[in-house]
Amino acid sequence: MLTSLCGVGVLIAVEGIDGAGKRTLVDGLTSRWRDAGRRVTTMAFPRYGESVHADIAAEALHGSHGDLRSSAYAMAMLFALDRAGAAADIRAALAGSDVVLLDRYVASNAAYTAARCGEDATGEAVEWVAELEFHRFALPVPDHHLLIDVPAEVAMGRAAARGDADTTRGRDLYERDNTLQHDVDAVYRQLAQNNWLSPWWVLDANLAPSLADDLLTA
Ligand SMILES: Nc1ncnc2c1ncn2[C@@H]1O[C@H](COP(=O)(O)OP(=O)(O)O)[C@@H](O)[C@H]1O
Ligand SMILES: Cc1cn([C@H]2C[C@H](O)[C@@H](COP(=O)(O)OP(=O)(O)O)O2)c(=O)[nH]c1=O
Repeated sequence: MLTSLCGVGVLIAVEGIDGAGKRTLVDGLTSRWRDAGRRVTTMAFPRYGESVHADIAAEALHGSHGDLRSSAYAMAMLFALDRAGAAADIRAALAGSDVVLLDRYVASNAAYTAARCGEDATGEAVEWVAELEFHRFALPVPDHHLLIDVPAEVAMGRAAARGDADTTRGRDLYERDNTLQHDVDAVYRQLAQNNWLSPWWVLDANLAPSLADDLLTA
């Protein structure tokens, strides 16, 4: 069962490229599991408005801060520092919940940094992210990863439509880069195939009720 014997909740990271449907899946799982009586806590990364590192990363991806965005490792460091600042909150959430659902987590940094560096899931960037975030920053390793299986074209179309419909969510540099999105998608699929750090589930964002139940009993 998802509730562990020692009373610490299960940590689940939802991953996928921009527009894949992560927030939609997190919302669907949360309401389903809460209806089933589970205590569910959700968190989303980057923590815009809460973390100066997350805000600077977003500003850089929208054209500010000179050439900061041109460094894949500098951008990844900002996202990692955002998470490092949330480590205590994640641990507290785990202590008080059956499930902690994260909308993006360390695997986002692994996939985007590797893709930006032209590497695959076995390259130096993925290793560096794991060492930095799980060892140096001592962030908890997820018990499960959920990867949303959606064609990159579909996800990119949704991200574009969202940007057009909502001027406060104009697409950033990563969302406008179709090649990057394809490369990130490929790295994510390798991470899933290799069960990077924990079991990975590859799911449709149209959450099948049976799958949510399977996850609950996994
Ligand atoms: N399965 C789906 N079918 C159609 N549209 C979807 C689906 N999942 C998400 N969307 C829509 O696509 C957009 C991106 O979804 P969202 O969950 O915000 O993605 P992400 O968090 O991965 O960027 C939103 O406008 C959402 O309503
Ligand atoms: C959390 C995180 C995001 N990213 C990237 C993925 C996205 O392209 C971008 C912004 O995150 P995203 O979750 O897509 O935010 P938004 O609400 O602005 O769409 O940052 C990383 O490269 N590393 C990370 O650790």
